[in-house]
Amino acid sequence: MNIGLSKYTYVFDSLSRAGMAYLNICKPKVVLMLVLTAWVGIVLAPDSQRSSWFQLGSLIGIGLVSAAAAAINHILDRARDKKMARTRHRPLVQNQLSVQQAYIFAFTIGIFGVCMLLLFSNWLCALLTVMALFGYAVVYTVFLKHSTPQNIVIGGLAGAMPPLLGWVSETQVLSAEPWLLVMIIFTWTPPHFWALAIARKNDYKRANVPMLPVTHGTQFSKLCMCVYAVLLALVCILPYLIGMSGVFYLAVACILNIRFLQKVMILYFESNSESAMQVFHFSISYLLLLFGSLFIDKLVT
Ligand code: HEM
Ligand SMILES: CC(C)=CCC/C(C)=C/CC/C(C)=C/COP(=O)(O)OP(=O)(O)O
Repeated sequence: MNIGLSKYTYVFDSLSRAGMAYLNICKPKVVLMLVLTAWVGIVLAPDSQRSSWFQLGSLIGIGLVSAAAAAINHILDRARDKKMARTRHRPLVQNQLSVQQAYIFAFTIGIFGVCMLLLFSNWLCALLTVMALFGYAVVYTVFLKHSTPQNIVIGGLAGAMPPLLGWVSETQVLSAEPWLLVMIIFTWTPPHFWALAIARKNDYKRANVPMLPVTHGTQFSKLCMCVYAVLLALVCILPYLIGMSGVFYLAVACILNIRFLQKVMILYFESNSESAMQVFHFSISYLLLLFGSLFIDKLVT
């Protein structure tokens, strides 16, 4: 009886460990945020006849392709991930999954995601989403990450695409307005990432990854973060100026940007890595609240 019970416990434990490993290679929290920004793209797009089911199908499609991109990043980066304290517990480094299992998983969810986009969105949305996958999983991970400290600036375009993907899934048109939302995430990415890279500089140095704080020093990276935070504050005003969003959005954006500028400036004059991590964590709340405010603004106006 006891042997039977422990066999079931063992099977259940193994299955849940494998399930967690598959989930973790998808970078679920990042993907959730990407899907949220795509949803804002859908909500802000001009009125269409599409039902909520089609919108949900499109969001699941974008989420699955993003998760596939994240899984491919885990596969291709596994040797480097082994050298860094932050990443050495990852499923492929710990042999919780084989490379073959991870590839099969990534391709299955990726192809399923594209099919959902073709079914619930349109071919242009599917094409742009595949381009974003390629931009992150191949161009950034394989080429840019080792070769230039501007890696995350250029590669950041892929992660900034979801609002445009959401908009195009509604309209089938590449109009100018959603590019403003892309520009917001694009200018947000450098301070988001360099804050973490400053705190984990030795990790990146050990793994030989030429992140800006490693190649150009901490103080210069902090200065660059300040420059991007100013640019970000300016870009955030644009949706209001072109009439895409209203006063509610503008007020929230101003408060968030003043706070972000304050934090990066404090970081500039401070030297402990704790404040760098605080900026990193704040950057995530910032994006969540900013896109949340775009969403609410559209609903109330
Ligand atoms: C090239 C662009 C980007 C780079 C290099 C980057 C880098 C990173 C890194 C290294 C982490 C830490 C992950 C960890 O703790 O293991 C992180 C966390 C995070 N990033 Fe980014 N990121 C980028 C773009 C984005 C975008 C576009 C979004 C969302 C729209 C995003 C949302 C998040 C979130 C929500 C987390 C927290 C994840 C967690 O707590 O597990 N990132 N990012
Ligand atoms: C289809 C689509 C929208 C694709 C975008 C996919 C995606 C998951 C973008 C997020 C960017 C990100 C988390 C970069 C960190 O990579 P890293 O390798 O520098 O970080 P790591 O060291 O934590 O792995």
